[in-house]
Amino acid sequence: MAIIFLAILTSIIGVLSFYLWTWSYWKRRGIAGPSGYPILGSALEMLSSENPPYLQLKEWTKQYGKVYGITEGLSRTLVISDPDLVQEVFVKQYDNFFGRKLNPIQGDPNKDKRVNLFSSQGHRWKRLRTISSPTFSNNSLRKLKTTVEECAVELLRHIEQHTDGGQPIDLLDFYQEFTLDVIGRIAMGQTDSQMFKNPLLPYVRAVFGEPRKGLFLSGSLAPWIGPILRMVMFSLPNIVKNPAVHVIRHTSNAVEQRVKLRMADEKAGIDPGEPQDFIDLFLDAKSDDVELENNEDFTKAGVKVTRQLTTEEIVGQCFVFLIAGFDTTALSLSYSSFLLATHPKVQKKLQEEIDRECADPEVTFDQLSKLKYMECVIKETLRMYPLGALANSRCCMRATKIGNYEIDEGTNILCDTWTLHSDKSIWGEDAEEFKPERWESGDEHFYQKGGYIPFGLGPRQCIGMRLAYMEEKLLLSHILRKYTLEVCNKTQIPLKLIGSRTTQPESVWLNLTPRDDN
Ligand code: HEM
Repeated sequence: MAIIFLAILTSIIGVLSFYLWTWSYWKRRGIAGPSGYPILGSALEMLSSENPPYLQLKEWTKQYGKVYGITEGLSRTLVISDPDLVQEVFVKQYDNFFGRKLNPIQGDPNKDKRVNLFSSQGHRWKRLRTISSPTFSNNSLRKLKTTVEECAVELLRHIEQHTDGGQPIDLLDFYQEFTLDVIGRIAMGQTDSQMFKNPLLPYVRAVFGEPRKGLFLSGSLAPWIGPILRMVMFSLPNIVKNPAVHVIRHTSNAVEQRVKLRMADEKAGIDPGEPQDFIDLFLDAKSDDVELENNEDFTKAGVKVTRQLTTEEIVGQCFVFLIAGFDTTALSLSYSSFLLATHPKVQKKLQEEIDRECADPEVTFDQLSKLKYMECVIKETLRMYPLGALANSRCCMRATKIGNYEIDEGTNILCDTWTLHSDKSIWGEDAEEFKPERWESGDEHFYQKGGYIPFGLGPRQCIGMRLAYMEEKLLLSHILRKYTLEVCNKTQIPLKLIGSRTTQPESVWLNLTPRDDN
């Protein structure tokens, strides 16, 4: 009996020591940082929606400087906001940092059958990126423009209805309806508009809402149970409810239906036509289109590299495009609208540009590239509100050194993008001000490389960046031709920011006053 008791006690002490050893990792290395709670480290702070983690990182940077360490359970992360180090990790030493900071609950990037572009790494990432890239090429976007514009016109119809009689509206809600409609139609085979009646909307919203703390904490504290929890969530969706699982199942149904439809057409001898959406594009992606480099740096033992996408992988890609495309672009539009309403002179200058360049009812693809000031407004908005900051992370895949810091394999690097984007040594004394003009000279070298990263940097930079720009330019030009955005008594000034994965304004209530000069 005493021996059993002793064995249990020794095991408990062993496990506790292991956790405490990890918790003290940065202290032992002489790197400052918030220690948080024993064992948990800063895991709770990084999961708070009310006190968003990116703002917390900014506070810690003020306290500990441009390089500091945090732990979250067994995960250890170096937080950086020095442009040279950012450049080093994201570009120069990409071969040593080709993974992302992931919670095990998000799946194993080397084994998960449904691995997506965002969480994959090494050869798997390279293959997915190569297959997905043509989807976002100029040619492809030119074709998608018509659908995006149809969605913009449809949203205008709803705006007109809801603002009738001078009612203010929460533009965040409207932009979410817009971006979900766009991505549903270009990625998922949705044939007509689902605005204000889309049953998927509450689920995709919930993916970015209050984080499931228990789930993420379990992943940080006991990485090995991540795959088990995922299996339970997917096998018992009605008992263990999770919005992401619901969205994945929805995506899976859409892909399976398309596969069946195409097989039925093949049997009937019908030739495949133009790809309808991303599902078709991925189903059509053939091995010959994909050139794989035999790059040892990306090789992971035990990873089988097949060249054609499996149905599971197509589900993974469509899911990530749906999720990433929905939230980020709606937020960026919301912040731009808020900044325009609070800076009437900027708005007026933008309206003049739109009136000049886009006089006809339809805005053409080529006209979009003439909206130079609009580009400055969007860039400046994303400087002030880098809403996707937490995606700017990497995982060290091979021990190395960045600057004066030795980095162990398995250590995560996370950019404090909010600090970087308001650093006076990069942007000047007016860093806190909204000044689209700072981008007007076209000479963007006034900021250091690695100093502006709303879409990340290097080979893993956001693949949807140009689609996002196109959506925003099209919608804003349609809205601002017709309306002037004005603050109302419901507008939060300053905006209250929430969210744990992306930075969201709680609401963006504005008046849309019809322009009498048009
Ligand atoms: C304003 C809108 C957007 C912002 C601010 C944004 C931001 C970001 C950021 C910061 C990253 C990380 C980049 C890195 O690690 O270097 C990223 C990656 C990614 N984004 Fe976006 N994004 C936006 C729109 C979109 C859209 C519209 C899509 C797709 C439809 C998309 C899909 C992705 C994907 C798949 C990745 C992972 C890329 C990879 O690892 O290869 N994003 N995004």
